[in-house]
Amino acid sequence: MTKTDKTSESHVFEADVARLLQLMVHSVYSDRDVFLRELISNAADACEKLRYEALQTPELLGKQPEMRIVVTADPEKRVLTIADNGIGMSRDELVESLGTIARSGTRAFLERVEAAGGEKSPNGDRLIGQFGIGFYSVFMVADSVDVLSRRAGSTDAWRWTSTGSGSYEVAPLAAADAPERGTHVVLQLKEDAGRYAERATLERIIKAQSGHVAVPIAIADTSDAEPVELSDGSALWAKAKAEISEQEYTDFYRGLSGHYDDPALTVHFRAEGRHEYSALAFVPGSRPFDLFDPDRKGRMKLYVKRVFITDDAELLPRYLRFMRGLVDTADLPLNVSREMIQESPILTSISRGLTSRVLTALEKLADSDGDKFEAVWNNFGSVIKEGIYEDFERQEQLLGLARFRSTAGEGWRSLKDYVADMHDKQEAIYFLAGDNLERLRSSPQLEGFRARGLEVLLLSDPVDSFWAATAKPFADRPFKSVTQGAADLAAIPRPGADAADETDKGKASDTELATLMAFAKTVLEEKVSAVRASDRLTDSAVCLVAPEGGPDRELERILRGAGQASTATKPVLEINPSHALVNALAKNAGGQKALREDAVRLLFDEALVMEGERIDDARGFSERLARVLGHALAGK
Ligand SMILES: Nc1ncnc2c1ncn2[C@@H]1O[C@H](COP(=O)(O)OP(=O)(O)OP(=O)(O)O)[C@@H](O)[C@H]1O
Repeated sequence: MTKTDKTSESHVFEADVARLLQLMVHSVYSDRDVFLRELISNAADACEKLRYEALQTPELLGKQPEMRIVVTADPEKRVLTIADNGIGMSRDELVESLGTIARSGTRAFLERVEAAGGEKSPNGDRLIGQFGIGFYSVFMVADSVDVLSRRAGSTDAWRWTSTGSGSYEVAPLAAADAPERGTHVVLQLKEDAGRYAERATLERIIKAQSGHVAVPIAIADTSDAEPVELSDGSALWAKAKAEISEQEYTDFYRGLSGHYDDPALTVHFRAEGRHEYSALAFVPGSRPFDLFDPDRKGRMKLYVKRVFITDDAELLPRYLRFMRGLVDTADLPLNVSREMIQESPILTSISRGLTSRVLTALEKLADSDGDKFEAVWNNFGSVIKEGIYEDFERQEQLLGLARFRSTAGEGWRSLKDYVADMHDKQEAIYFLAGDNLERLRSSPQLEGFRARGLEVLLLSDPVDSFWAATAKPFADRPFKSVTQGAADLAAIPRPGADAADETDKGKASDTELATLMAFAKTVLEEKVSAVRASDRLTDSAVCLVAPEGGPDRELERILRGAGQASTATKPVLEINPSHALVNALAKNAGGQKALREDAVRLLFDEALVMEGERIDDARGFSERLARVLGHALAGK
């Protein structure tokens, strides 16, 4: 608070609000109409909150049992009012709600808009659309805003006023000027926003954006004696599917999510078995910016007999947290507390039913429209995969749904595709995990698999290492990391390999190779657990793999990064017995020992670099490189 007198207090906006307002006031956001949806959505939320509180305290409803939103336009004065008779706000709530931002991820959002080039860049614009800009969007169209509010059941009323520049005022409001209950948001529109005080414009926008809000909306202008109803507040989800058009679903989704994209998939059904409920759920068309925010909760609303109860109930598992929608049931008692609802076995059972329906709908989409499903997978696949290890019961189903990048090409592959194309002697589903798809594609560990035409899944999401380490076999085929244990590739012939090996004149004998490996083991004693000849290399000289039974290298890297594994397991150094460099080194057993030692250490460093790791001893590396190159160039 910066100033106080007897009637009015001036407050400075919280820093993040000031940044958001700056964004709004200067925004060239392509669709300013959305401010109206934000205000109507807030008004409807306020009505739903009152409905809920009135279950416990019916007196709160007083003489107005029906909830209602009325939009009034005064084109002459360019004034627009959105009035609701919902829960209203006390003085403290006004300060709390309209002076700060409670939403998690706001700072991250603001940083992303700024990084995308600010609100005037197309990317910034898109991000703003994704965020659901809330109350502060009024400053896109208004020079000043008054919020007149009286909390249900209270005798006090308050006026909040701001021009959106740095500060706002809060003052007590005389009973005669105050709403009987609820909130009136009064906008003095900017000169270029006068059309928002025209009735025809308002009607069109409200019907398009807010036609399915669960509270009736009426419109009035200064010449009207009585407001005229625009929408009756009936619940879309209670209607039969056949009566609802795709556009109506889209409008409803947009109203519900505050996003402006089209849903990628709509799941609407009425369950009538053990429990009765209706569910309407959407897979969003784009990825919300806070999908990986650890504080992000699910976004499914729970209604009981059309009364909104909470949007905090766990109606879907975490790995479906991107879904938006609602469940309306008659099976829960209305007067139960939110906390008890959360623990209700009925809710658990509804959640199971809903989860199955959502997964089945995704499976159907995958079968009927591969491109559309792949778009869903691009956005949410990395989240759905969390379910592979979190939801053991549905693991097989989720694995079936999953799509992967692989060495078979650039596109997505399903495990069904993979298994169908397996080599007849191949026993496992091979995968390579890492943090970068391009680096995975060029990994030396893949060479022997590629040479034998064996497909390897390329897993580049952090979540992959976790499920891949624990997943049950899929179609009786276990998962196996290509960087773990011996590759067992000897049983599968490599087309054309023998001929190449035979003609290789510079090839060292088995004894020479064995001597080299023993030497390398002594030199690298501290760093590797074993040195052995490799099945998996064809072009590269060396690679590192995890010992049999040890954790996959990528999983270990992630655990170490997260501080959950302190010491690294020593890897196995595999060397390629057909590589010219390896053979030359093996045949040079009588050469300078120091130089051979340098060469072995350089090979180890090379294997690290190929994995995207850093070389610990950079100075030692460059000295060794200089010595070996100097020696080679001098022709010694
Ligand atoms: N008409 C209203 N009646 C009562 N409270 C309101 C009203 N309008 C806004 N509020 C309060 O102000 C808060 C901030 O509103 P704002 O639209 O910025 O965000 P939100 O509604 O919480 O989030 P979102 O827009 O993402 O749904 C609301 O959560 C609510 O508590």
